[in-house]
Amino acid sequence: MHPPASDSEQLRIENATLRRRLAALEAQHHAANRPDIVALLDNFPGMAYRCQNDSDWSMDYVSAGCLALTGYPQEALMRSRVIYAELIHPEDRAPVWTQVQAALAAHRTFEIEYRINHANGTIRWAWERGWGLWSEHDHLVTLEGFITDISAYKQAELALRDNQATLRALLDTPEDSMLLMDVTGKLIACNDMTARQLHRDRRQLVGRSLFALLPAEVSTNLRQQLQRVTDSSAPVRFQEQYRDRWFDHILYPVCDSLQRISQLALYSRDITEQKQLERDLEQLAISDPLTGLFNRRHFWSLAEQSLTQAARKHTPSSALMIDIDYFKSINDHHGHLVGDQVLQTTANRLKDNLRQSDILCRYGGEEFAALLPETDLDTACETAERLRQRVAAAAIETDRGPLSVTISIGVAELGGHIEARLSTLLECADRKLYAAKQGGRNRIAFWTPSREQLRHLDGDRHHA
Ligand SMILES: Nc1nc2c(ncn2[C@@H]2O[C@H](COP(=O)(O)OP(=O)(O)OP(=O)(O)O)[C@@H](O)[C@H]2O)c(=O)[nH]1
Repeated sequence: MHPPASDSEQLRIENATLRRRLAALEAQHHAANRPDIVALLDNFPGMAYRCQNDSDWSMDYVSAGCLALTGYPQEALMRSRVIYAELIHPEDRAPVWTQVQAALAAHRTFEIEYRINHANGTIRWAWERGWGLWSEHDHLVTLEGFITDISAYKQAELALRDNQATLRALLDTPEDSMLLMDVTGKLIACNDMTARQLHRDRRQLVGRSLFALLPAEVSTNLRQQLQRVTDSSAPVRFQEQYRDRWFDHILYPVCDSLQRISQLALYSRDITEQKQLERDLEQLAISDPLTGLFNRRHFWSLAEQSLTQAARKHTPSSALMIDIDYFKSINDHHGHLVGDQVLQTTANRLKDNLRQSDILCRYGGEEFAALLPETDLDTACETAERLRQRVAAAAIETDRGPLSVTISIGVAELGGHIEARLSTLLECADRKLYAAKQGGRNRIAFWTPSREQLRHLDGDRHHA
């Protein structure tokens, strides 16, 4: 705070200020009339001006640049043949007036942007910086300043804004999450979906470490993937399960002008529904639609793999061929729908009474096949007998009431020291199934074929 000045001191300060102002005005007056200053102003890219603070912005002086800026020559504006205020775009006239008056009231310079109508019919963007000149009695004498054509810059700015809006619209797709981070994992930008998935406001996320925001296991995986991208400089695609949801991610490197990876873009899509569909399709491709057991084709592929392993490990395997007795008469007496119910319940009872590692399928019609890995004949017969008893033990509930059902089973064993094709083993079991049927049904029949018998069945194509 300055101490209050005495009256004479106050007068001395005001005099000095007035003298300084007068000197400045004189200097400006001389300068404006000096040919070198005029040439300088005329070469200025844009228009230098001196005008009245009236509603026309009546021009006392404009430099030659007014032709390029407005399309009108100096004389037209200086003799008020063209009113500058009328060149200002109608929507911008009032804001221009208000801003200039506010600056003048505060005795400060003003900087304004507005549109002007060029003589050639186009609209130009102008940037103006001006100020007031004041008399010694503090009266506004005139306004002066510079006006520059910034149309090119403005168009670029508008195009950039449009681009940003388009990019934002693209980024804010409802399903996908997109984010940009630096190489340390710090978030630079992200879309709304990312914010929603991280349960945060988007603005709060910028600058934070993505690793700190993610659950530990997801974060660890992301770090590894980030390392892969920075090591290879190539995008990496990976899928990930988090809780009950599946995500498909693509992590892209973003390089700076020196081709160094400066940022990474992560694009993620929730593919839970797609995964479920894939799983359903896979299930459909490998299973029998009526019973839900494996279909014959898938059984074949699993059972062959199992036999190959058994041959390598010299462990025995057994096969069961299982057939519902008198099934035709169930169909004939009660209809196909009841027949189907019998098939479904029988399939469930078989499945429930086998081990997880046993491979069971609906082989066709009312026939089922099972391959029992690491199972010798005794165990296979015990298993078959258990299956037979469980099916026969309780009547099957159907739409036509409870039905008693029995099954016959053919059992064949392949000793650990013998190799044979799956078709040969199943053929052996099928022969025994036929024997069980012949023997009166609701029974099992078994066989451990010798090498010779297998070779014979195999058509001499395979040598154990
Ligand atoms: N309901 C129903 N019946 C089927 C299905 N597939 C095959 N069948 C029927 O199963 C019956 C099988 O009859 P058969 O081969 O004569 O055998 P069976 O009557 O069980 O006689 P045995 O096996 O000698 O005890 C046929 O009537 C087929 O139409 C199916 O998916 N649903």
